[in-house]
Amino acid sequence: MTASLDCIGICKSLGGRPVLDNLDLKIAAGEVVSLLGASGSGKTTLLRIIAGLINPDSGIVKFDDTVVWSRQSVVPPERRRVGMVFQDYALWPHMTVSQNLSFGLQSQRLSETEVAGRLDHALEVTRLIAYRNRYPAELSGGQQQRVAIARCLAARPALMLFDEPLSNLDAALREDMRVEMMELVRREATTVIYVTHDQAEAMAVSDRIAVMRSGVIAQFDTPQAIYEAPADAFVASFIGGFSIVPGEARDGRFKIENAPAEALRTGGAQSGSALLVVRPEDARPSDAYPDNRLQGIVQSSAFQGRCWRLMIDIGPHRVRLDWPQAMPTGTPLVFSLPPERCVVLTA
Ligand SMILES: Nc1ncnc2c1ncn2[C@@H]1O[C@H](COP(=O)(O)OP(=O)(O)OP(=O)(O)O)[C@@H](O)[C@H]1O
Repeated sequence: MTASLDCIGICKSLGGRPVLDNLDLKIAAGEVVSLLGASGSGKTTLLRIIAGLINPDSGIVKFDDTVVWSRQSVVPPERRRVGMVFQDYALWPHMTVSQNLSFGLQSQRLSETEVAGRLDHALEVTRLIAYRNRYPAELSGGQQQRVAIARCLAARPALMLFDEPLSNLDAALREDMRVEMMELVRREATTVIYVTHDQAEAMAVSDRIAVMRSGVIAQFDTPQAIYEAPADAFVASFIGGFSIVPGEARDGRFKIENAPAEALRTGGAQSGSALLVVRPEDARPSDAYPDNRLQGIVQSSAFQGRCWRLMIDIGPHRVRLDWPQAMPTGTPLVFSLPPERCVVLTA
């Protein structure tokens, strides 16, 4: 009953400005995919188009082999079997938990036994049986969010759409809820599209991440693949606190622009103007790779628990490093980088 999704050539302008620009996105049944992007990149607009809440200007949206939107044929939102969980949970305040769940099922013309069975199952898996007669105002934020998920599960949707579902929860609760929520949706094996602007959240929940930039998908791959090989500087700047340093690449070496450093050995074979991606955790002591060293001036040290996050200046460029100890501001630091970890991107 869960469906695959195929968005083909989706265009949408709002207020006279293109918001989605010939966007393609293909998701397998049962896959969990995050739409990750800065504010205004078009994530919510795409989600609303998939749900049928707004129409694209052109393109095709398919659930499995069924066209749910094209210029020729439109399946209305209530017949798309899409469940949505929003950041404000959107619960009915005057209805109890059970009523919130069963309200949506009434339009599906199910038998009373079927409704009762689905209600019990959804309340059980979300551990809400004890709260079934409470009103939303009598629940914590985390419990309200579980109700929103339970309501979604009870409807047995073909697709579940999450729009920043955790952003109203405090940091400590957010991680617990994230784990719990994904256990639930994984158990139901539903296709999930999860909108977030938090890269750590996208990495944690997704089979694949679609990184969005100004209405197009800049990269669509597994979290590991995006982390190891960001497609371009935009994606790299969005992921993992990477530093991006301009310079010149030649014969597997990279010379940082306007910096006194020696050329680094790198993994790539590009030539010409390029960008070096430095992942903070790749910094090693200077003797680990003695022929692949950089020197910078420490600008700050911030305690991160397992290490210190140093900001260092290499010529005019600032780089973030994870380091085992704090370093005094203004002192030089020599460190080395494993050559195969030095990702070079076309400028
Ligand atoms: N009804 C509208 N009229 C005009 N412009 C709109 C309308 N709705 C959205 N936009 C614009 O479309 C662009 C994309 O908005 P969208 O909400 O899809 O982005 P988003 O990636 O979800 O951002 P956020 O993370 O802030 O929710 C934004 O620049 C927004 O200002």
